[in-house]
Amino acid sequence: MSLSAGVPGVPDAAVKRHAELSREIDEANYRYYVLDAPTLSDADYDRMMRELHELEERHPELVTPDSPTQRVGAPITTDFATVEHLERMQSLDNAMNEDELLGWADRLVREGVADARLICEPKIDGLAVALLYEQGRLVRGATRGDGRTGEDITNNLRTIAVVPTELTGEGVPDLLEVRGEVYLSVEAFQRLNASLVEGRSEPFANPRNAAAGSLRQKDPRVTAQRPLSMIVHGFGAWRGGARPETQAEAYELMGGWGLPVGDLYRAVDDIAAAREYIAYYGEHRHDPEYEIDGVVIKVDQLALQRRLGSTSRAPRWAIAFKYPPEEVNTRLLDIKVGVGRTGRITPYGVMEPVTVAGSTVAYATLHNAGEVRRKGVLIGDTVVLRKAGDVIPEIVAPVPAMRDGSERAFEMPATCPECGTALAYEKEGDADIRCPNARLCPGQLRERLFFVAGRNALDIEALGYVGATALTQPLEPAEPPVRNEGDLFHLTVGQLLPIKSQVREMRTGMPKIDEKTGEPKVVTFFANKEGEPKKTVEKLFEELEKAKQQPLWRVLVALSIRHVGPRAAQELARELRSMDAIMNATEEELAAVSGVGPTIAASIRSWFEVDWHLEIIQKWRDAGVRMAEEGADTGPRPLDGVSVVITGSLEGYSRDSATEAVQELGGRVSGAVSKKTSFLVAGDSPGSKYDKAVKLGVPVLDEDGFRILLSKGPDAAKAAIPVPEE
Ligand SMILES: NC(=O)c1ccc[n+]([C@@H]2O[C@H](COP(=O)([O-])OP(=O)(O)OC[C@H]3O[C@@H](n4cnc5c(N)ncnc54)[C@H](O)[C@@H]3O)[C@@H](O)[C@H]2O)c1
Ligand SMILES: [Zn+2]
Repeated sequence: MSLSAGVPGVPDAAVKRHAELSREIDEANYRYYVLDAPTLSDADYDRMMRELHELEERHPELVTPDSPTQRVGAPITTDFATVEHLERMQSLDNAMNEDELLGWADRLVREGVADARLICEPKIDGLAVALLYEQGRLVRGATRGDGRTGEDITNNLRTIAVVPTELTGEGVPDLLEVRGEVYLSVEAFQRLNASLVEGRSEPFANPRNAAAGSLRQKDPRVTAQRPLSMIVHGFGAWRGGARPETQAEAYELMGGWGLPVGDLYRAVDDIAAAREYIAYYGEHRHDPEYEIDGVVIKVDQLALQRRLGSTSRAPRWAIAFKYPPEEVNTRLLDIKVGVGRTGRITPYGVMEPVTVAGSTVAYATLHNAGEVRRKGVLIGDTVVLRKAGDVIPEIVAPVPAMRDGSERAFEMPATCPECGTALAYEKEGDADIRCPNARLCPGQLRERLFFVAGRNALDIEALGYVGATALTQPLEPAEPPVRNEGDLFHLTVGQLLPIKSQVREMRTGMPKIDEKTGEPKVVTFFANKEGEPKKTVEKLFEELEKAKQQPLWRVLVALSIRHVGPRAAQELARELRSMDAIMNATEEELAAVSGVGPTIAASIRSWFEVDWHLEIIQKWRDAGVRMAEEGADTGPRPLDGVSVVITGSLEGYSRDSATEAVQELGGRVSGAVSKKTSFLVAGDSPGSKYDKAVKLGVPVLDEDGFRILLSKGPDAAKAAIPVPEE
């Protein structure tokens, strides 16, 4: 073979690496396009492809027509009949960053196309198909295949609800080759995987592969059960009928004939506007129901598209801007469990550390034992790990093809990882198993204390996860200064200074490892090297003083009563007005509070029956923590019976402070506009709530009107609403 003979002018090492990469990419293509079961992540695949491109740039002699860089998809080797596309289906060139995008725009100009308008579209991560319509009737549907020849999947495509079997309306062409992306929504993907695992079939790695696997079923009845959808993003042969001049016009025409055209595309004037579109979807990547892995920018004018033409692989008139990958493959080394503030035991994956979306991930959540089962992951599996935005890293699916038989199933431990108490279900049929040792379990206490300081509760900025760990489970001294939440407001500087503590990983409670020593990380959190208090100490005491003045509802939330979140706490504080009233209320009285209901009422009642819970209340009361609404029972309640919805951003108020201001005057703040809403307070850029209020005739106040409502009451506020001029 030519390999052993070498390639003249190219170093042997480069020839060898080129052959190796080509082989691996071919293999990956086969697994991805034919089996719908990749073993590589897209990120790893793209990296190999990049390396191959770079090799070929340095040594153009290596470029042959069968190099993976010159081809589309994979050769067809399936059970489906093959069909020839009328016009080639291509791939897209990628831009991985702004420079590459601008490089593409410059090339357009160099090719003599200076007046291009651009059309921007989400890059849907599904699979490309072609639908052939003759005289408006769907006669054939095919996969992209290698671009020239695809698989005949007409009957499968017919099962997709949004695919019309007949085009109707004015100007339907005699012949039309429609191209689009078939996809499965993220939600449908998760449901499908869970049902596959239950039926002992292998789950799919991601929605794209699930869509491809579902569509390429030999039996269309299986396809019909999968909620596939499709969005049109192009066309091939187009004979007769109406003639569009731009891509956007083509979409409008096709949409008019009943084809599923997306509604997120935008035609823009220049590359600067296209960059804004890219930035927008970078921030809103998860708004659409389908996965997107980038944005496609196309020259809008069809005449210019024709002038630019294409390479063997991709059109020159389009470019795919790719967002950074959110998924990588790594090994699941172990599954451990952590304990939450209400004793709930949560399994999490210990991963071989990988970098994804800019950070190193070593742990991933698995929510509960049911989730581990539904996902079908085994300890030792190679798994698809996903880190999207600020969301906690998550295990999506195993890669079953990588198993070697040494993997084992997760078993829920019998005892609490932090205190050794036997775990138990609270009631039969519960999804979550718990550590019942609420009082003394150091893990639960740490999590509760961290929660007390959190934004939804008393908002004590100086007390984070490390501080909560230090106060509840120090290495030294033996006795922790905080044995339960009651101690928090009775701390002394003398107690804090000697504390040495481990640093733990938030959400799992796992000790963090010092990268230099390989040992668990230990800190003196409150004292400096000389043993004097750090700045944190002063700050902590200042903030504890402030925390005592927080409104009653925040105090209620801070107690970690199960099911009592900010909403329920606000309603309780508004209606019952003091801790004593809540403590003394019967279950029926509690359940009668709006937004409270029987489950929460029962939970509150049983919380107040526990001795050490009452001690917490007593200790907080002694320390001066607020135990009643301001002006409870005495002050006037000018907003009694007034319900307010707040939308948009106000200049002088945060959402919380606006809510509190209304509640302190006896008013009620709710989330949705209804006929019963007294006022909508609309700040800058209000959304659909504004439209709804106008429709229902609910009076709308601007920020000035809101101030009048607070200072002079509802009648004055209504009177101050400007009357629109006739
Ligand atoms: N993990 C693996 O082992 C493996 C193997 C092979 C391929 N891949 C993945 O597939 C990619 C290559 O696939 P490709 O050749 O289909 O290229 P591509 O997915 O990068 O881009 C081309 C495709 O984008 C699709 N598309 C989505 N929205 C579109 C829109 N609005 N307009 C036009 N087209 C749109 C079309 O189907 C088109 O064929 C790789 O970058 C990699 O991410 C992964
Ligand atoms: Zn425990």
